[in-house]
Amino acid sequence: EQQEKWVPRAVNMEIIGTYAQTELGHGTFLRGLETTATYDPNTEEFVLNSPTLTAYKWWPGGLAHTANHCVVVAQLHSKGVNHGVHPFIVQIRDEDTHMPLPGVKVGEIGPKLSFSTANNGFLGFDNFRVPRDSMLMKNAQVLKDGTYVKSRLSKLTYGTMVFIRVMIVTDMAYYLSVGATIAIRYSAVRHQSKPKENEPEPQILDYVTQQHKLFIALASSHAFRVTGQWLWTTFVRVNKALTSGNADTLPELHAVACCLKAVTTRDAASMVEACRMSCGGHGYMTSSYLPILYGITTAACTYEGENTVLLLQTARSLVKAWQKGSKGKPLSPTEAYLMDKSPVPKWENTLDGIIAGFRRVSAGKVQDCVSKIDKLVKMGTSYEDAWNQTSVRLVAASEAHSRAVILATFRAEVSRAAAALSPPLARVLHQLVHLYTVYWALERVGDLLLYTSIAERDVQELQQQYEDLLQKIRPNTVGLVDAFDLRDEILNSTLGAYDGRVYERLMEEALKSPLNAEPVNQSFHKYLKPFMQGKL
Ligand SMILES: CCCCCCCC(=O)SCCNC(=O)CCNC(=O)[C@H](O)C(C)(C)COP(=O)(O)OP(=O)(O)OC[C@H]1O[C@@H](n2cnc3c(N)ncnc32)[C@H](O)[C@@H]1OP(=O)(O)O
Ligand SMILES: Cc1cc2nc3c(=O)[nH]c(=O)nc-3n(C[C@H](O)[C@H](O)[C@H](O)COP(=O)(O)OP(=O)(O)OC[C@H]3O[C@@H](n4cnc5c(N)ncnc54)[C@H](O)[C@@H]3O)c2cc1C
Repeated sequence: EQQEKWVPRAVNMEIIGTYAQTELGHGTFLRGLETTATYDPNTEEFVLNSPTLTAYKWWPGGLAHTANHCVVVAQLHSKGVNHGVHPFIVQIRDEDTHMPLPGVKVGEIGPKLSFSTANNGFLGFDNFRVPRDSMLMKNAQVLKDGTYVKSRLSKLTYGTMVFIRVMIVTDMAYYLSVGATIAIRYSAVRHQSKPKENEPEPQILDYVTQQHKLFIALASSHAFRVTGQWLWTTFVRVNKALTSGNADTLPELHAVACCLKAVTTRDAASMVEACRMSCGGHGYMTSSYLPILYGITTAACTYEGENTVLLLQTARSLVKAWQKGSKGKPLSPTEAYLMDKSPVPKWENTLDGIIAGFRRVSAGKVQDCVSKIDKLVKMGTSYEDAWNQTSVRLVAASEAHSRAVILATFRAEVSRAAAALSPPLARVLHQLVHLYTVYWALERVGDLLLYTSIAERDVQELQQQYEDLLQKIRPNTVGLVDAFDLRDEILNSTLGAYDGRVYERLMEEALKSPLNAEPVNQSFHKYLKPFMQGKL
């Protein structure tokens, strides 16, 4: 009924909404949110209130001037009992005048690192009354007399966040395709230095260091697209089960969505930054779009669950799985490898060998965390303090788990799809899978040395494999980014346009600057000249 009331209006843009959960004082710890929604059975309304400054909603995108409604997450009070955080759909502005409604204080939070077009806002309530059916009652309800009906699963309140985290993995694949396209096309156009005196300056794309900076971004875009598709299919399956009341697979989805969101956003931000730096000074131009793209990707490390916090959520699941598995209980498919108690096999420099190696690293790290926590607790430390003292290792275990999931998914999905592809295309995609896998083996060689039987000669061989792959991929690099088929209007970049007219575009953009409107800027007469004449 509520969906019938609100969904059509949202779909045809009669109402423009945002998700107002984060407050000035709390973004991570949701149970600490301060906005209250107190039920008044006499009028069958909820009274929304922001009791403190830190209770003000802060950050929601579009809240400052665009949204006229929002989903507000507030502590629900009824009959004197606080039932915890629940979502409410609330009109905050008049639908004709767009004026904030009485009792609503709303505004813009100010300049940010990027997303300058999203008017992120603040929102405070001063005993603002909304009808009872503002409470989104799919999971929990409040009856007319104020009786609270518990949700069959309290965690469903957090469902929106799982959905967005699942989508973010695919978002990162897209952002990396943009960054790789801009930087690789520019690297094909840019000629610089003279390693061979009697030859023209080479394309910077022929420097192996440039390939090392850029090809992993290209491979990661495909890895995250494929992993994002797998995660979405998992989400749809779990959601279908939830609709029929079965929540058994929700914890696994939550755990894998947390670590994949954290790892893909961190990788995307650092790889987009590498794309920017690989374009030298021109990569620092706003007109290249790379600084804006960095601002967008680095924000994703914070929003929808700060990365460390999410990695610790997955670590919580891995530790629980280890304890469950140790009692012989079955584990979820993504965590089942934790119980592989077989002896560490002879290292193999193959994709399967590396993937198995990352699983060993993750299992070994989880086991180390459990041992450290157990040891601290036995010495009288509280579990919470033992957890905190082990948390650096717990984050590392989560990352290793996430990498094992991405490596295995990327390899399996490309192998499955390859059968339907032309041999040359299949070969190039396999090269990207191979590059991605060997790149991360070399990045985490310390962990592999600790938890697997990899030897020095294996590492030397992997390094050579990696460099051979850079050489093999080089001839197809521009074709691979062209295959993303990103229009110039979408790339919005002087460096990444399809026609490669980089220098003309840089100059065209520069001349659009208002500072080039006249040969002598007014600042000369107002400040420089008086200063030079000692009059300032
Ligand atoms: C293009 C730009 C788009 C930008 C969009 C950005 C929009 C936003 O940022 S919206 C705001 C996003 N905010 C967040 O993500 C907040 C993150 N914080 C949280 O999710 C929670 O506070 C959290 C999980 C860290 C801790 O919550 P808390 O209630 O203390 O949970 P915790 O005690 O750790 O766990 C309780 C149980 O709930 C489970 N759980 C927690 N979250 C979830 C979830 N989302 N789904 C399912 N289960 C969950 C835990 O696994 C745990 O289960 P168990 O007890 O069986 O182990
Ligand atoms: C661009 C952008 C858009 C956003 N859009 C929205 C939106 O539309 N709607 C909305 O509701 N919110 C939005 N947010 C807010 C966002 O969800 C929060 O900023 C995010 O959840 C992090 O919470 P916080 O800012 O309180 O950081 P904090 O949680 O205060 O984090 C600060 C530091 O504390 C650490 N920390 C916190 N808790 C723990 C812990 N338990 N263990 C270890 N370390 C911990 C974190 O790791 C971090 O290093 C947006 C944010 C940004 C940047």
